[in-house]
Amino acid sequence: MGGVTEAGVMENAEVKSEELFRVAVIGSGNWGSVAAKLIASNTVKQSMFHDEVRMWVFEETLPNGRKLSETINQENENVKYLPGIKLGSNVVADPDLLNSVKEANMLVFVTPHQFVEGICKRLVGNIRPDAEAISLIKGMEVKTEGPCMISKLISEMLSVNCCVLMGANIANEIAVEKFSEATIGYRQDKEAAQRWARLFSTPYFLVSAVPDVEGVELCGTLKNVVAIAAGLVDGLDMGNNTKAAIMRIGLREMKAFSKLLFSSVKDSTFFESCGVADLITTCRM
Ligand SMILES: NC(=O)c1ccc[n+]([C@@H]2O[C@H](COP(=O)([O-])OP(=O)(O)OC[C@H]3O[C@@H](n4cnc5c(N)ncnc54)[C@H](O)[C@@H]3O)[C@@H](O)[C@H]2O)c1
Ligand SMILES: O=P(O)(O)OC[C@H](O)CO
Repeated sequence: MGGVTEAGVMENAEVKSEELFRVAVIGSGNWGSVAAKLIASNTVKQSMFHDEVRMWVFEETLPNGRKLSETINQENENVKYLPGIKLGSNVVADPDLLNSVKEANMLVFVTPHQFVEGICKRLVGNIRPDAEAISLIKGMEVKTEGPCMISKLISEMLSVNCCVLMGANIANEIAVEKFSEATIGYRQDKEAAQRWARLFSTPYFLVSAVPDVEGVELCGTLKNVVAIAAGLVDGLDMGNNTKAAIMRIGLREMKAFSKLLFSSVKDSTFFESCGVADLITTCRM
């Protein structure tokens, strides 16, 4: 028998294996590994998801001569990017990009932004037709035609719906299960956003969704510009009042700049975790 959960998503105890949502995490750095851990803790508990979480690893040889992906699978730990944290036995590290996505219909992009275009080029024609994506990536591509958001790049290159997830999310803190919040930005598909929220939410990682992809993504990107100014204030020992002023004025400028780029951006987004909270966290780091 099926039912509708609090998040408004169909729960069905008897879903056939091929109907389950299958997740691939594309990226296995510090945040990618924590994202895989969060997701894996949910896929084992929620019947709508297949337990296994495939995590694509950009293969590296460790100083001891072992391959990173093999070590992750043997020790259930990303010894290079997230040492000391078990990922969950249902996380499978896979150095083959196309193999890691071939069965997945939920693609989580979490690499440094400069690698996304190359990754998407390799994925074209090699993902499931029903795949949807979410980007956890901070930053944007600046092309001769102007700035291009990473979610747009993914969505246009792969013809998929792409949400974003941003917030005051220092990966190492979430890895040890310290409480934090995050914001999902979605375009029209609220049901997809709720599914992503279910995939990521835990008692220590509270996820909410707002219909403002560009606003959420620009918050995650532009806060780093303000953080540079905050760092200068620290370096010059200018004091807390000056730093608070930089953060307040910076937030106002983030909002003005975002609205200049996309008139659809909502004021309220700047009060979500992706906005003021990530700005505070980043300026204090
Ligand atoms: N670390 C955090 O606390 C945090 C929090 C929120 C968001 N983010 C965002 O998440 C994204 C990923 O950051 P991270 O901290 O996980 O990265 P990281 O710096 O820990 O790791 C870098 C990753 O890039 C991979 N890599 C290196 N060369 C590559 C190549 N040529 N092609 C593909 N991959 C390659 C490395 O193997 C590694 O997995 C970034 O956009 C970052 O802004 C990070
Ligand atoms: O440094 P970034 O841009 O990867 O962002 C890190 C998180 O936003 C910290 O909250």
